[in-house]
Amino acid sequence: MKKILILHTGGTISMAEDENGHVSPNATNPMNAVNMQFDEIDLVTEDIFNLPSPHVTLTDMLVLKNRIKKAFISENFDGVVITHGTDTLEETAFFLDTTLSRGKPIVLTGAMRSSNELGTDGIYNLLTAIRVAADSNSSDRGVLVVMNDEIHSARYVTKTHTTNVSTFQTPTHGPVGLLTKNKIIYFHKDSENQHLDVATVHGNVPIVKAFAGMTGEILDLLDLEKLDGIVIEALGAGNLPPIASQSLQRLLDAKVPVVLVSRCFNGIAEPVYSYQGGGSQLYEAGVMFADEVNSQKARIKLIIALNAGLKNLSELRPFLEN
Ligand SMILES: NC(=O)C[C@H](N)C(=O)O
Repeated sequence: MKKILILHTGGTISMAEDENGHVSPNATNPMNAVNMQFDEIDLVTEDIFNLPSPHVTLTDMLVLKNRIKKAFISENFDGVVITHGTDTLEETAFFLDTTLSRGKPIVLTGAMRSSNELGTDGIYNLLTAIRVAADSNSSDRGVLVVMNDEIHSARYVTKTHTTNVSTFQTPTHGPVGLLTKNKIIYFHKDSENQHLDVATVHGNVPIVKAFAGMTGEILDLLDLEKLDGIVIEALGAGNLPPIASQSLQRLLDAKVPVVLVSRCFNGIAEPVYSYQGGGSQLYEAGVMFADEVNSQKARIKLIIALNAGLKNLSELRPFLEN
């Protein structure tokens, strides 16, 4: 018998639509009324939060991480399933993947259609997430996201569509596995995300997106006193318009950690171009290239690094660029 803990955090999976088509949280979670029974799985359910995922903070992620640690260390659970709103699901999944070491399965799922909508995907996604969490083959794969019969790694998965039930995708190389009616099939195992546990999640780290003709205005507005780091969504392989790159120098001179990712949906940023604002110039100036993650995950990674006590470029760069 496998013992699986289900942690409900809120999101559309636990919401309902009213007669006007407006979707909002319920006082009681409709997922708890679903009678899910498996011969070989013992389920324990807990409503840890009831939050739309745009309300989820890094502090909530920390609470979740500590709850999962307790479940594995002192409560003998074999796996954990987390239901979560889809808007920030990838951020929570990535936070857990970075702060918890690999081992027993941790699986996140959600829904694109609320509990009383036609074709609701919540119950089915929860069912498949439980199957994945109870499967011994799911261990040591890092945190997984299960939606629409696909299994994705927290490190790479991202929400790609506003409403479609197949919204979660891994742009670089597709899902790590899939579910059929009777089987769970893994195609490959993703490399391990470097792990760093934290007890706090302080820090002001905004994300700034680059665009054609970008000047330094947005960067110049940033108050150095209130800034712990910044993530830049740069152009293409990792480049910035020249004036913006000049303004970035003010932050670098003040030793503000600057992390760069590409605004491209697919691929990774690399220091290639040496023209003004080009990636190799930025790299030389001390910009860190967080490849293989998007901006929202790079931000979480930098906050984790800072809270784990990593300081200056020589300590931060190997972690951020891993
Ligand atoms: N499908 C969803 O769960 C979206 C919802 N706005 C949430 O993230 O809470």
